[in-house]
Amino acid sequence: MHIAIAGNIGAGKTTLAAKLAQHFNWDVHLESVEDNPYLKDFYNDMPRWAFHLQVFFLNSRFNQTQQIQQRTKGVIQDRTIYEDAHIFAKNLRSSDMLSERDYENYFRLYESMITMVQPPDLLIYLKADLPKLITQIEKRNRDYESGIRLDYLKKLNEHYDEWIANYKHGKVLTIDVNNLDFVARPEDLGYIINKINIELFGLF
Ligand SMILES: Nc1ncnc2c1ncn2[C@@H]1O[C@H](COP(=O)(O)OP(=O)(O)O)[C@@H](O)[C@H]1O
Ligand SMILES: Nc1ncnc2c1ncn2[C@H]1C[C@H](O)[C@@H](COP(=O)(O)O)O1
Repeated sequence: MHIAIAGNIGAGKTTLAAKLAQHFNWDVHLESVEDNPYLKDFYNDMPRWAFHLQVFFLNSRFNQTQQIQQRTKGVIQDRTIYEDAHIFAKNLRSSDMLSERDYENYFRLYESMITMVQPPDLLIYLKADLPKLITQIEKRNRDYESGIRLDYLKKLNEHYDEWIANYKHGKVLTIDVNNLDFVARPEDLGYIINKINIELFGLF
């Protein structure tokens, strides 16, 4: 079984991934953040580092999907390769922070890779409005994210809404997390686990 968790920056993907992995006794595959050689530079100067960062994430996410495809037990994945291309790279292009030439080059590489990627059995989309994202980004307190602009998060949310409405790779569970606190309230975590059980195993 392979569950992937999608959602904007600060939506709660990593936190939920850890909790689900513990509940189901499955492995968790996180994204490359602390060891990412471009992320800090990217936040200081997006047009300068956009292409480098996208190629780094694409390669690291592709390697992760190859590992997941060889799994021997259930796995929870924190963010998908689809989001790199259809959310982040697309947004950088539409904001003119990635040139048409670099975007085309990137997207052709993505299309070659995606033929070798198996979709998750279930995609969980954590949907959060800006106030929730901002509160949680502040709570996490990564120094290089302190200057994230509101309109950057807003545009990413718009890309997420469009992408999820057109997602055709398999089952999707959209969870509105605006009023959920699965850190402090076990019943909120139980609510999500219950929905997963229904979606994947037909259990009530
Ligand atoms: N539903 C939630 N309720 C309360 N706090 C949350 C919730 N989801 C995430 N958090 C907190 O918000 C911060 C960011 O969450 P994180 O899981 O790192 O988000 P993401 O991986 O989507 O960027 C963390 O400090 C986490 O503990
Ligand atoms: N493909 C990406 N392009 C730009 N930035 C990205 C991409 N994937 C992840 N990120 C950033 C967003 C956050 O600052 C960190 C970690 O993501 P998070 O949603 O907090 O788990 O990397």
